This record gives sequence, structure tokens and C-alpha cells, in this order.
Amino acid sequence: MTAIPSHGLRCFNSRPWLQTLRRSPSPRSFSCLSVSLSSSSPVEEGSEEAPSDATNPNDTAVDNTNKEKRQNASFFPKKGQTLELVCESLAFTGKGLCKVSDTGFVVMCDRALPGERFIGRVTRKKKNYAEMEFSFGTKTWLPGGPLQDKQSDAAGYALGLHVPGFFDKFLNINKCLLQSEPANKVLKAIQECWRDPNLGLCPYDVHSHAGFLKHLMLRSGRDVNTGLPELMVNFVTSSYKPELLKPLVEQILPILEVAAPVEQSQKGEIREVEERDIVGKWRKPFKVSIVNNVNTSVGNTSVGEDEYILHGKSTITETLRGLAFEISANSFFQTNTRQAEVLYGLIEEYADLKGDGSEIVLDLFCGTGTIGLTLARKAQHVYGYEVVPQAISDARRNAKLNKIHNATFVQGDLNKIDVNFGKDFPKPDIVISDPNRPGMHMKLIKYLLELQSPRIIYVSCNPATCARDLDYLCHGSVEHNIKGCYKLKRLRPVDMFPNTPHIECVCLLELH
Ligand SMILES: C[S@@+](CC[C@H](N)C(=O)[O-])C[C@H]1O[C@@H](n2cnc3c(N)ncnc32)[C@H](O)[C@@H]1O
Repeated sequence: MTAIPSHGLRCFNSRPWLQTLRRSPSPRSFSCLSVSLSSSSPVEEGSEEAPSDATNPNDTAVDNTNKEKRQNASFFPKKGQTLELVCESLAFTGKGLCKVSDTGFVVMCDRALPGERFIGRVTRKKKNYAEMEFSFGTKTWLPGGPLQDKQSDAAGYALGLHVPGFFDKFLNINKCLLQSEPANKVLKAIQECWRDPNLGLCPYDVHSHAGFLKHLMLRSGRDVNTGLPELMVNFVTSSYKPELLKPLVEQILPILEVAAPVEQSQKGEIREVEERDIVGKWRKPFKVSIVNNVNTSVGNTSVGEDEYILHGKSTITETLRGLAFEISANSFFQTNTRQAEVLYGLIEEYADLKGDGSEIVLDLFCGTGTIGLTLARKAQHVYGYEVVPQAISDARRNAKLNKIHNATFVQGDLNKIDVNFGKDFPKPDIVISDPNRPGMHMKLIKYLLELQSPRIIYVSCNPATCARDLDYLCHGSVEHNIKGCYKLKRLRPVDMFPNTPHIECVCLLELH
């Protein structure tokens, strides 16, 4: 049975402001909390993984009962279902960790407080979005509801962030405090013009799948030679219509021009700094890349099937731990460069390579090769694996750019590895695994347990899947027929996302 804390249950009605905020229709006569149901399972339904429940592992009787219930389909609440829930504690990001009263199934609820018992309705299964990325939407959303009811009214179009937990509601954003100044200038310039009916631009409607503009991605970097900022603007659209984007490009470029600075010549004359483009306008030597990724799918992803360059080049540059990295629009790169230095420094410390060039490093989920290339200076060879082809091209180019010849990068899906995986490289002395939020697939966990590399460094931006995967590697799982063989030696969080509830963790595991 789920324990109900004795310090009193607060009736949901005792917080009338919640009713106002949540506005969820009451399924019965009581007010109802709109529940976001979040399974911590990393993989899609129907795959090898089952959603984990967080019942107390010491409570065997409860565990057995729950196992039986789990085999019953009704154990997994459905969308729209009403549930009696008890909030037991606060979890990551401040959500309430609640349990369904009769089954113990774990549900994460926004704004539920420990000790509260309430009736909730399952409104969605939470999906992960890529953030810091702005989306175009047909309806601006305010906490009280949509700003405009008429879908066709351009004044109500939104360019901003998803309302947390909703794929089809958007908060209009004019300035983002996490973005650089040039990126905010671009955002402002686009906000000022894109709704102009004369431009014929329509946001993509996630329900009807009509419309053109899907996402706007802004990425800031730094020129390795001059140290000056670089900016990449990526318009993700549903089709290729460069003529529609041209007015936006023309709007962006002038705002990044600045008044010519002056300098004093040796003779004491004050003169303008000579930095002119072909039409004679002075430009700050500030590189801007504007690209268009065309994504024809109905999904919410911002990765394009085809990419077109509208201005400048297809990559921006960033420097990390003394190495230069060229990054394409579709490749992952850490969003916080200053803290990425700290993160990679910590990985290097945990890796503790001898430095005699004798050790093999396997860099799983390598992205543009950042971690592997940082370690390559002390290793015999680095092997990197990554699913995004552009990221692999970037990693290979970055190895050349930094004159690193002992690194091999291979494109492949680590969720789909088979028995041949690992035959192309020698047994690694150390494995780095840096998956995205869903964590590692059971196939990869099984591979690592069989491989028995002496050390694994697990880097994670999602404490829930990090804890799950570490548990598999250290303690195994009867359900998955795996035996753990690692011990967690060190773990340190790094604040990669200041002013947000997100956290990155670096974990060192050693063989027993
Ligand atoms: C958190 S990022 C880490 C990238 C890199 N280690 C870094 O620090 O820049 C995770 C990376 O895993 C890649 N990825 C996601 N799913 C994958 C899969 N199934 N197989 C291989 N790579 C995957 C993503 O494209 C992304 O580059």
C-alpha cells in the first residue's frame, strides 16, 4: 500500500489558485489537477525496456503485488484517466513524485506538494523536447489561455518556447536571458517583421500540418583566430521556399552591422578602422551563418532532411580546452561553453589517462568529437560513435583541424547495435558514454557489461535515466537478465544550465 503521510492531507480545493492556473475540466464534481504523466523509461513503447516504477525495493510484498499489476495493462494509466494520487516527495525539477493510490504507479505532477492527496486526470505522457530553440506557432499562449481565439489572426502568432509539457502551445519570447546579445538582436529583428502579412509567412500548425516556419535556432560561437563572436541562425521550415526567407535574411544582416570604430594612427590622426565589405559598408568582423533546414516530416524535430546555406558558411566555430571545433546546424554542441570547459576538465580528471599513449578510449555518443579529441592527446587511439552523420563529418574535420591523427569516428545508431559491435576496435581501457536525455538502450548496457572495460565515465543531463543506467551497470536487473559488475567511485554535478532546474552529472564507474 502506498503510505499516506500522517501530517495531514491537503484537499486540492484548499489551493483555489491552482484551479485558476490549471483550468482542467472536472471529470466529476471536484476540482481536478491536470496531471502530466511521465514515465522514466528511455525507449519507445514496444521496445525492450519497460517503464520503471519507483516502489521501495525493500518492500518485497508490495513489489510482488505491483509486479502482478504491472503485467496487467490497467497498471499503466491511460490518457484522460482519473486517478487518486498521493504526493510523497519532491523530485527533480520540483515536480511532485506522486503514486497512484492502489497500484503504486509513479506519476510526476507539476505543483503537487508532499502530503497532498488529490484526484488527477492524465493529460499526456511527457515527451522530451530540445530546448533553447524557438518554435513558431499559430497561437500565442498566456498562462490564462490563448491570447487569440482566431487561428488565422497573425497578431496571435507566436515565436518562442513551448509551454512546459505542451507540444502545441507557445509562449511568445522577445528576449532570452540565456542567449548572447547578438542572438537576442536577431530574435528581436525577426519578431518585428515575420508577422507582416505582406511577407506571406505562416507558422507551421502542429495539428493541421499546414504552414511554413517551424523553428528558429540561434547558436553562438567564437572565431578561433580573432576571438570575435560568431552566430548561426537556422530557420527550420516545412518546405524549401528561399524567396519567403529572403526578407528575414535581409532584416537580420544590417542589425549586426555596427558603427565604424575609430583608431589613432601613428601620426596621431583619428581614423576609422578599415573593415569594409564589397559595397563599402563597415562591418564588425563578426561572422554570421544563416542556414535553412527543411524538415518535411510531421514531427516536432528541428533536424532537417536537407540544408541550404542562405548566408555565410554552414558551420560556426567554438574553442574548448585549447581545441577548435567546427559545428554544423544539426550537430549537438554543449550550449554553455564556459561550463563545458569545466565539464570536459572533470572528464579528463576522472579519465586519469596515464599520458604514455598506451590507452584506448571509446567515446560513445561522441557528437562532434569534443570529449574524444580532448582525451586523444594522452591516448593511443580514440574511437567515437554517433548517430548524426553531420556530427560525424564535423568530428572527422575537427580531428584534422586540430592535427589529431589517432581518432576514428563512426556513424551508427547505438540503440541498434548487434553482436558485431565492438569487432572494429580493440578492447577499450576506458569508455565515455554521454547519451542524451533518454539514457542508454538496454542493448548498449548489455554490451558494456559484457565488454568489462576497467572504467566507464557516464556523463548525463538527466538524473533520472542516469540513476537507472548506473543501477543496471552496478547492480544488474533480474528482469533484464543482467548482472552488474561496476562500482560507482565518483560523481560530480556540473551546472551547465544556470537558472534552470537542469543539471549535468559526471560519474566514474570502476570494475568490481
Ligand atoms: C548529450 S550529446 C553528447 C555529445 C558529445 N559527447 C558532446 O559532449 O558534445 C548526445 C549525443 O548522442 C547522439 N545520439 C543520440 N542518440 C543516439 C543513438 N541512438 N546512437 C548514437 N548517437 C546518438 C546525439 O546526436 C548527440 O550528439
